[in-house]
Amino acid sequence: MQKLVLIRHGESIWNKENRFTGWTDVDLSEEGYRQAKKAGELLKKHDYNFDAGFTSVLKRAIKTLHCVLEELDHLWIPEEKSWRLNERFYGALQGLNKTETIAQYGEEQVKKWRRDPNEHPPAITKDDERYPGHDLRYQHLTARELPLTENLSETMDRVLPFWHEKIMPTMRLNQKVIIAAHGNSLRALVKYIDHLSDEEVTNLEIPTGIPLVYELDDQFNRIRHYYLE
Ligand SMILES: O=C(O)[C@H](O)COP(=O)(O)O
Repeated sequence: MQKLVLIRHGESIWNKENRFTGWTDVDLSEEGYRQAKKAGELLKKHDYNFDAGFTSVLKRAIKTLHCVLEELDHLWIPEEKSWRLNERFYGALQGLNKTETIAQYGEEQVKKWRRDPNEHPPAITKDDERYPGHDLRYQHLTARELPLTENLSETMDRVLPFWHEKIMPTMRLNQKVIIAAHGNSLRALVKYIDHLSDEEVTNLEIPTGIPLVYELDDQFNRIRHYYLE
């Protein structure tokens, strides 16, 4: 049996302001730092330690990982950052207030944009300043990989190669892994690990800053999962 720990970054400044964030590189709020530190304390209390960390290229997830590792005195472990673990790219919704968006487009439409795995939020165009092609950190991506909008199924399509090519091989070496990522990149991963249907994943919400432990068998099938208390 192997344990895998997933953690959604602590509350970000835009979570607090209730704005769609996606690939916008927003920092943790004070509460977010507090949540991340608390997650580290909790893992320490339960005697967790890790051999490898994986995270996105967005500071709210990176800093969450670092706060956790700091508490464990584990800042030295190898960590790999990948755009594949980024939050879902929320297209033209990025930056908008969620309540105002509901007032403008209606609750049903916004719920679809947020939770229907096959619904695309409105796309940006390549001349939009939010286009990731303008950002140095994404310069190695192909035009096809650079999103203009993304639904959960597409997020899953870019998360899973990283799971199969980087995370699983690390766990196969019996290394203990922690993944610090985002609400929707983790929903994509959980959908895959737990074999959730589209309908089931619609109702899945992952809270910020609470370690989610997966116990996996030798084939990486889920035995059970739980939030650490
Ligand atoms: O990108 C965002 O706005 C959030 O991190 C996730 O938002 P959601 O819960 O609206 O999908």
